[in-house]
Amino acid sequence: MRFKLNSLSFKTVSLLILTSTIFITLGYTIAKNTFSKNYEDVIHEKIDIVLRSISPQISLNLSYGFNDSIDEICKEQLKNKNVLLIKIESDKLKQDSIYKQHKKISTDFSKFSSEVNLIDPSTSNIIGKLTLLYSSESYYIQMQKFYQMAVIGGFIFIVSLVLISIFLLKSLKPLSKLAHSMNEFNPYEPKKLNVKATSQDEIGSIIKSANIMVENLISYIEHSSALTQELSKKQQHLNDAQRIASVGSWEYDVTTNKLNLSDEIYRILGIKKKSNLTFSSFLNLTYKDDLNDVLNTINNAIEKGSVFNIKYRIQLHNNKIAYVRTKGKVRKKSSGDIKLTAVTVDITKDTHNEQMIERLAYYDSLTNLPNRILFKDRVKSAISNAKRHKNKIAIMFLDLDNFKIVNDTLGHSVGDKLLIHVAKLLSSILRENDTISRVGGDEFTILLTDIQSEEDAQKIAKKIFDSLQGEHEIDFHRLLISTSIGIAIYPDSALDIDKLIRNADTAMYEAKKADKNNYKVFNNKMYAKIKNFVKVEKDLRIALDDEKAFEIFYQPKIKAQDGFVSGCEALVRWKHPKKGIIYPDEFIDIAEESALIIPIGNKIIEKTIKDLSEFNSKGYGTIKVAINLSAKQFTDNSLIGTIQKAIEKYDVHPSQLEFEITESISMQNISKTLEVLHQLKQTGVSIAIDDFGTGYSSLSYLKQFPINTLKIDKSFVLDMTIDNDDKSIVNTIINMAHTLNFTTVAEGVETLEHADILTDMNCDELQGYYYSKPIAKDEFINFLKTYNTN
Ligand SMILES: Nc1nc2c(ncn2[C@@H]2O[C@@H]3COP(=O)(O)O[C@H]4[C@@H](O)[C@H](n5cnc6c(=O)[nH]c(N)nc65)O[C@@H]4COP(=O)(O)O[C@H]3[C@H]2O)c(=O)[nH]1
Repeated sequence: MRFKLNSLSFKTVSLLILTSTIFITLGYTIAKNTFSKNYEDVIHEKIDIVLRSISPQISLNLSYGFNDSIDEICKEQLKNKNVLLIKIESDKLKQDSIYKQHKKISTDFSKFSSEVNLIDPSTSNIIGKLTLLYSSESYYIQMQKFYQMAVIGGFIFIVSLVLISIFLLKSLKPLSKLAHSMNEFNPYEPKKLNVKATSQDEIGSIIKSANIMVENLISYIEHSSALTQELSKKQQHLNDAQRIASVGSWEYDVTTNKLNLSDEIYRILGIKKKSNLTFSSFLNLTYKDDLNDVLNTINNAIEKGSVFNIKYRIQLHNNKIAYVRTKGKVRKKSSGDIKLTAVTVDITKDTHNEQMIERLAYYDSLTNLPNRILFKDRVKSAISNAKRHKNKIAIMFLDLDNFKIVNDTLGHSVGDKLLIHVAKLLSSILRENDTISRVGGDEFTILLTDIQSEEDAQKIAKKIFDSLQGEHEIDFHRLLISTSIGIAIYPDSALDIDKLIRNADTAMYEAKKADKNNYKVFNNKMYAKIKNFVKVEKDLRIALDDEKAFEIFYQPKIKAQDGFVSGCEALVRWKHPKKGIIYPDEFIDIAEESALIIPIGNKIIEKTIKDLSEFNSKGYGTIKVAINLSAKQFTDNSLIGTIQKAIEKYDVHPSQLEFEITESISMQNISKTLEVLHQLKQTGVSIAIDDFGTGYSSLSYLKQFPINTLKIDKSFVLDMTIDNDDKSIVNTIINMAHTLNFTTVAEGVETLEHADILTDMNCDELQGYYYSKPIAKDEFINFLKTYNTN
């Protein structure tokens, strides 16, 4: 058995030996001293008895001088072999009398001696001194016996001590085994103790209890390890769920300044998992512009003990920004402890999607400028600001002049780049507070906030013109850009958003009409125009239900070579119930803008073809009637069907019909124009380009168009006699038309001179007041009758 200095066995045995030794030594010393003292007392008593018995006799004999009697007494005493010596000293003796045993007295045994004074019985005077030396042999014999007993006792004690120690060691051995076994106990691999109780005593009970305790501990460990496993599974699930949902959780103890973060939080924050992240360093990861908001929200919640919910940005290490939403709760205990529990959700993807949706919803994808919705929103807040500060704002409406031509001739890609270029130019001119928006193909609106007067807006308009001046290189094309700008001022022009924008739009139209590359500020005249627009539109809608509201007038066309009527142009007249006859210039544009031109145009087509069948029935089957088509009608997919139906219904020959489209319609959307023209052509009708010379026709496209006739605009014809340029333009048009195999019709022939010049120029047909104004159907039939006869 190995002893350890701090083992219980060692301590117990050592204590036992120590205490036993102390007790035994103490007992021995006390017993020895007591025994020795007692025996010494016995001997002294014996000596006293002897002295007391002989001293009176010796005193008496001495006083009388009976020395012999003294001898006798002393010798008698020496018979007791323990009386070793008797000595009498007295002045009455010549010398001291000493009586001693014959044998030599060992000094070892001369331990005890005693003396008494000899007193004269009659005088009571001390007459001498009697000394007795008594043998200590018996004392030593007794003491030897005592030592023997002590040795035997000591031996018995040591044997008992050894036996007790063995017993103790044996009894304590299971305890040390138990201790060893318990030391070996590993909670991660719990095993039962390898110690059994071999006795029924307290140690046995301890071992039993320890075994029970360890068994309980094992089942507790097994239970808690099952719980731990379950917990770690749940933790794993929670981590997985947090990762999938991009939700991290955290808890902050304000009192102890301890912060606990879930794994997902580290991922969201883009930092490595480290335990020493403090709450302030956690908050400092917030994007600097959002930090104050976050701190205010959290401090506010801590103060009130309330919930908090805030969306903010995190500055990631890779210079990217993450968007998060943190929802949390502050718990304040009565003890004063404050805890924040919160979840932080990574909403970066959602935010980017929202931003993208917002971009799509509020921004023009081509130019990245705000779209109409956002623009209106900005105007709305600008109006309320202006109202508060009694300021003015200006709305500008910009339309690029001839953008369609660029788009159609150079392609959409160049058109798109031109729009982007213009957007950038405009953005560079305007202040940050101003908003530019693209609201349509080539239409831009601008909001100028905080202006003092109309002049401020005009200055900006001039700046825009300046910036657009000169050539702009787009995709290796050198383009000239011009724009028309309409300006509406709040509160002068209108008080609400839609009216303001509409007024700016109206002013822009006025600018375009007046002279391109020009601006106009909305004024009351324009307002009157709008009022008129609304009124006319309203009346047109009513007129649509009245079969007689629209009447077709016909203006004859004369063949220049032989003077015969070749046909006529159908020109609509609106018979207003109150205003009487209204001319097309007063309502066609309005009908076009309000899309009423489609039902009105269909009525005109139907009525004209019906009239044509009447002309035919009256014997004028050789004439050709030209019908005007507006831009909106050209986009109507049912147009061809309507024409065909009318042709069939009134049984006219399609070759008797010609459709006039203006140059600007034909150039608006070349591919659509081509498609409709071909469809029209297939029905058997012919096609004329009206008002030729006023628009921007591309000759290369004209060549592709299936057209038959070019109608020279009356402005050239009318000025032909006073302006040689116009004359040569007319001449050029006629020659070019003939080169392209088109016939030519000159409009605005008001005089014989016009007719002669045009005839000389080989113009094919002539139309104008010189021959006839547009006249009603019956009048026209009459004209046909009389003109040809004359
Ligand atoms: N100063 C002058 N004017 C002359 C002379 N000869 C004819 N005019 C006028 O010139 C216009 C010719 O028609 P337009 O160029 O097609 O121009 C037409 C045409 O673009 C449009 N329009 C007329 N009727 C219709 C229609 O039924 N449908 C469509 N879509 N547009 C129509 O309205 C425009 C104006 O028509 P109107 O007022 O009828 O005016 C007619 C006619 O009255 C002349 O010698 N001197």
